[in-house]
Amino acid sequence: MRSNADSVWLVCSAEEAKLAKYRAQLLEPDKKAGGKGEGFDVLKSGDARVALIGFPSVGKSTLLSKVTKTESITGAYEFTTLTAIPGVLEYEGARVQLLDLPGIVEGAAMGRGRGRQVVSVAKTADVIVIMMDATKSNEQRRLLETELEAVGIRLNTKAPDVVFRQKAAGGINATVKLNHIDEKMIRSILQSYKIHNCDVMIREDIDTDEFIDVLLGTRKYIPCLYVFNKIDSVSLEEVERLSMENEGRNVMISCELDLGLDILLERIWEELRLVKVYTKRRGALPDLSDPICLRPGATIETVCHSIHRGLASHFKYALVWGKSSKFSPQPQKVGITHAVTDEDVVSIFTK
Ligand SMILES: Nc1nc2c(ncn2[C@@H]2O[C@H](COP(=O)(O)OP(=O)(O)OP(=O)(O)O)[C@@H](O)[C@H]2O)c(=O)[nH]1
Ligand SMILES: [K+]
Ligand SMILES: [Mg+2]
Repeated sequence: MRSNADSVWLVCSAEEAKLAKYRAQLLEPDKKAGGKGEGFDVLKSGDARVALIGFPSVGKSTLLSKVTKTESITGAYEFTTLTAIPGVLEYEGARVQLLDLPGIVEGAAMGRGRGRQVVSVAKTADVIVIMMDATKSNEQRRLLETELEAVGIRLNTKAPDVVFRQKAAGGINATVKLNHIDEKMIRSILQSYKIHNCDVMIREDIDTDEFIDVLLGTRKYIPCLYVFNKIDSVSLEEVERLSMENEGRNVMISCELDLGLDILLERIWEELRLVKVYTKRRGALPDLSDPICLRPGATIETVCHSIHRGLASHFKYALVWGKSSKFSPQPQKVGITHAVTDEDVVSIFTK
């Protein structure tokens, strides 16, 4: 019979072995763990998702532990974090999921280690925070961007203004004014994807590649902030120099000294561009304590869905007060496709 001491030792070593294996997977290609490009299994929750992407040990877990109630283990060694750790940022009545992720290394998107899983999770984010170590070279940024681009993420660019409407019949109708691609080309691309009936409206001067991107829907256009941590360890001149670069997208912080964290949260909030809407019942004052937080582009229909599932099917009309009312400060009577803006007050009327 095995002694107690022995089994304790066995348990520890099995645990250690598992951790060592995970660590190795972060660096080595592994078909099972990272090859297929599946993300980590973390349910989306809250009003939006922000993903922390960076090389090992730049301070991602330290940041999560500082700004949310979740404790993510930190350490002076690489690959302390082995999976996705969600925390919640509470900001102006919104609840935003902040995801701490394992560090990635060059070649991550090609399946090097679990990097592929990490960048796949980034693809589901509403805002990406690329985190860097201010004491290291700025080369970090380009490498990280390359990894994200390799899985189809386009940082800080808007999706081209193209509208497709597939139909049962009627052929291809294209409304385009382009320099880099003509109507004939558009027809032949659509036909090569076996689309024979569709209306296309292109309101921007795009090229062939961009057209295919939109057609396949494979690209994700995600805003990104570049956060330099550990500014306690670099000179003031260096901090100033970095903060001037990159059109206001560089944010300088020190998790250790609690520097710049408020500014970072404010900048994340700006990039999320969440639309806060208050609901109001007939004859009552609007409920200002409990806003509905919606993604950019929200309409009255989105408001209905977030109140309850069946509401849209009983919708008759809505009244809106606020910037989206063309009679502001008076309310406007609107239909279900009306786009709402931040701070609108909405009353829904049903059949
Ligand atoms: N000087 C300094 N050190 C910091 C700061 N923030 C974090 N660190 C240290 O950096 C090391 C790495 O921090 P982590 O939070 O574990 O880094 P990580 O990016 O989560 O690392 P992985 O999970 O391994 O990818 C730890 O030793 C932290 O104490 C900071 O603002 N200044
Ligand atoms: K670490
Ligand atoms: Mg970590």
